[in-house]
Amino acid sequence: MNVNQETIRAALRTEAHVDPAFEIKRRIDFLKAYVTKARAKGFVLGISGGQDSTLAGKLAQMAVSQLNEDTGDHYTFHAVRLPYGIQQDEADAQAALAFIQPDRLHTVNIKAAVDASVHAFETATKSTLSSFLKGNTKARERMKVQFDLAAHYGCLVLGTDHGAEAITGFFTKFGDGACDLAPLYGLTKRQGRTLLQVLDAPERLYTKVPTADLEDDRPGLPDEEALHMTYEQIDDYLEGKEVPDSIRKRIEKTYTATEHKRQGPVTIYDTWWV
Ligand SMILES: Nc1ncnc2c1ncn2[C@@H]1O[C@H](COP(=O)(O)OP(=O)(O)OC[C@H]2O[C@@H]([n+]3cccc(C(=O)O)c3)[C@H](O)[C@@H]2O)[C@@H](O)[C@H]1O
Ligand SMILES: Nc1ncnc2c1ncn2[C@@H]1O[C@H](COP(=O)(O)OP(=O)(O)OP(=O)(O)O)[C@@H](O)[C@H]1O
Ligand SMILES: [Mg+2]
Repeated sequence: MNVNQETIRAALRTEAHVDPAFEIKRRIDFLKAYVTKARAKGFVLGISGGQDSTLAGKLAQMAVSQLNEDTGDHYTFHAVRLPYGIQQDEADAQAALAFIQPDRLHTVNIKAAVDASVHAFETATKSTLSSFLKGNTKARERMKVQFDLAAHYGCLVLGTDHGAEAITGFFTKFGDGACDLAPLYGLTKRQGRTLLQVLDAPERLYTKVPTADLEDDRPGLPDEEALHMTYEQIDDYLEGKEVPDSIRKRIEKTYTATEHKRQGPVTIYDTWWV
């Protein structure tokens, strides 16, 4: 794959500057138009206590509230807490819920399901599933619960993919990467932060250190440590600014290596990988 800053930015639809009020409105309007057209009854999204799900959850709740006011119908936003056992930053998740004020809240502890899955794997293979790979199992279990809820309530699953995650492929394939609609697509991490500021979110939720928090032996591992680059650097690249050459190379190498995660399953008709 031959890529550069221009082609990647065009593919991921990132902009140098965004108007927060415009972005909030157009993303809410998108959610309202799509749920109506799909004849679905609302949305489902896991709320972790992190920046991205706080923003996507707020937009989803605003969309269904506006639709209900406009139409007199009963669209519903289902927020889902999906801890693995006890979550160390549970207080942040509760703060996010207090900010979003979701119509419905479900809590599904994924620990029993994940542990059973890992146990079955280890019994079958007579080997240990690494803490890293178990992390991906947690993300896929969360995906499964959200799709169960969506099917049960006739709703659509939201995802939190945005420019800075898409460019690094920093999501679990068919885990948190799997969703029906991705309302944050095209935003950089700092643009998402600005949207939350404009929406009057608690400051803690957009200033806290982003973490996937998936690995048992590295709890709360900052994304920036896992990625070996900072969101400031990734956002600068996505917004068309200059970044150090070593970072540009790392970003483009990571982007190329993760292209399979931004594509559908590869078929005989695909040529992007050649
Ligand atoms: N060239 C290729 N063409 C087609 N498919 C290819 C492939 N190379 C690997 N694959 C497939 O992809 C799989 C690897 O992808 P995947 O399973 O996603 O695993 P992988 O990319 O190795 O790991 C996921 C990464 O995303 C991070 N993450 C996950 C979830 C949430 C967040 C967050 O920020 O909250 C971050 C996580 O910390 C980790 O660094 C392989 O096992 C294989 O099945
Ligand atoms: N413990 C959890 N409970 C509910 N949902 C979760 C949990 N962990 C992850 N998720 C879901 O997986 C998504 C991906 O996680 P990710 O860490 O990228 O986003 P975030 O936690 O919302 O924000 P940040 O990237 O700033 O930490 C979340 O947006 C959320 O929808
Ligand atoms: Mg997180």
